[in-house]
Amino acid sequence: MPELVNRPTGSAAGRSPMGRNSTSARFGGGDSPNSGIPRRLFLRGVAAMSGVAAAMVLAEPALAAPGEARRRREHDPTLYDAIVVGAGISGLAAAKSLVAAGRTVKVLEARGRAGGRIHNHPTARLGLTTDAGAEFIGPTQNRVDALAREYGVEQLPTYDDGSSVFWNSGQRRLFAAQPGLPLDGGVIAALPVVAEIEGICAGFPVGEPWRHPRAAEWDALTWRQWVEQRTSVATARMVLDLAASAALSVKGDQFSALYMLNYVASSTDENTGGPSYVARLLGTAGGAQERVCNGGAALIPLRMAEALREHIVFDAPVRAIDQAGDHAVVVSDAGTFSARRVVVAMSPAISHRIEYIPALPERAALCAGYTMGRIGKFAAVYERPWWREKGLSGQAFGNATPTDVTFENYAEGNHILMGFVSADEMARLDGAPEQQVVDECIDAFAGYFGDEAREYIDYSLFRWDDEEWSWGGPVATSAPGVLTTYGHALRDPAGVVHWAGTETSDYWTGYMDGAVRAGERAAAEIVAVSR
Ligand SMILES: Cc1cc2nc3c(=O)[nH]c(=O)nc-3n(C[C@H](O)[C@H](O)[C@H](O)COP(=O)(O)OP(=O)(O)OC[C@H]3O[C@@H](n4cnc5c(N)ncnc54)[C@H](O)[C@@H]3O)c2cc1C
Repeated sequence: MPELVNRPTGSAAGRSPMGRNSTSARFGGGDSPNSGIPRRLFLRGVAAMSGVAAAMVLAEPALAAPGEARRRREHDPTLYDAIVVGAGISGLAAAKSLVAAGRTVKVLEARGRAGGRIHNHPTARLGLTTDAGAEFIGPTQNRVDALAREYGVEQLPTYDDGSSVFWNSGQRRLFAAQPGLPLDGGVIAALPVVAEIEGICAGFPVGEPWRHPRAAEWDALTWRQWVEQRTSVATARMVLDLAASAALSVKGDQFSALYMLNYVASSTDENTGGPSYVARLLGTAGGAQERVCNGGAALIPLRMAEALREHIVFDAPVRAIDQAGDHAVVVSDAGTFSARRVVVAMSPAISHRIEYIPALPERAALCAGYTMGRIGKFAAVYERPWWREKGLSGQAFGNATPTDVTFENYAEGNHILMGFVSADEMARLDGAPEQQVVDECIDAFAGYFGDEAREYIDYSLFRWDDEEWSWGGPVATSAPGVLTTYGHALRDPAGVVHWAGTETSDYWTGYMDGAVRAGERAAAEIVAVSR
């Protein structure tokens, strides 16, 4: 498992993208041996060698494999039309559009794989494919749907028959998976609030929440405070908190109400609108969880990356972007590249681990106000779908721990229950022994569906918080006050640097579809200024 060196809760030193002070001292004086690169960037390129700390940088030359140090100092002399930083589905969508528009493109990806938060992860024993990250696609998610079709990725309906489980503080209630709402008294008390949200979403300035007439009022509140102003019923509050945290993997007291209202309003496309934003966001049939991909959603970015393979450099974490005159010099561990335009295609919560020269104070302030959700996915494999035999859908939600939302999953014809480990529970279990997490998740499944859950034959566990190049998931949320103060810096280009990543999307922000839209929008910005 990768070492967790850069979690937002870590020390300031731990979050530094490179130990440049010590490195500058080490290499101070004398000329850069690579005459093609400005000296300050050469220093940063060397600093980028380890990517963790100056002390390690100093030790690096002795540790490097033969040829490795030389490779890392490489300077690609080409002036590209665009460099895309990040080969998640957003960066890939940007690169695809730019290549299609005839632009020269390089994609620099930190990991040794494409897909970012979309990842096929094998089960522990049998090596079955499971979706460790994004998996569901639903109506109005037209851009990712189009890519799935283009790359021949079959979509299958999420199993949605029988009864689902609503868990409220130890009490288990069954309700019909369709339409999917437990009509418990407390839940009914939440419906007027849901109706108010629906009203707000109609006509909402999607993607630009700071333009809403009540933006200042709502951005001053957390989601939980906003809900508490509207209902005093404990179950209604719990359900509305859970609705948010199930989608975002952050508790309702940790993000702005304005952020959440924009997130709900964005769960559509340009042509569809409301009503039913909330149902579309949270629902299975007719909602964002409607379909899964045969073979895993990661087939989409993997096939995109295969088509773009000559353009992608893997194991190339970008450490610095220097806007020198009318172009940018991008320093990565795999070398230094130059381009007329750059697309940074990742969450704002991690995009400011890159050093920008000159500094971008507004964008830095925006990014400091964004935090990744904390999330993991657990999947248990069974010999037969025993929950179906009991008339259960395999879906559960409520306030049980550690998995608060479950679904039946599909993988190569096997029978799988999948549970999200979210927010504070994931934080508690980030560093726990794997078997402890497995046992706790199985206990939760047994509570939801029955003791047959204990007879699993295989499992998969993936903890996104421990991923150095994600810092969590599924999406970054903004704290109160951030969007109304710095929201414009989310998408406004900074010189020749453009911003993509799902968090910068208008529609379906936080989803694969939003990521594709954001990448295509950033590419269109570049094409528009470089005809
Ligand atoms: C557990 C989980 C479940 C989810 N479920 C769904 C779902 O069912 N449906 C859905 O639509 N969405 C879902 N999502 C959200 C979805 O995965 C994201 O919205 C989408 O994948 C974001 O894509 P992106 O390209 O914007 O960002 P990312 O996928 O994060 O891509 C960013 C890329 O940049 C790279 N990178 C980071 N830093 C650097 C650097 N310094 N230099 C170079 N490269 C760098 C990363 O390695 C990564 O490849 C889920 C996410 C998670 C984690």
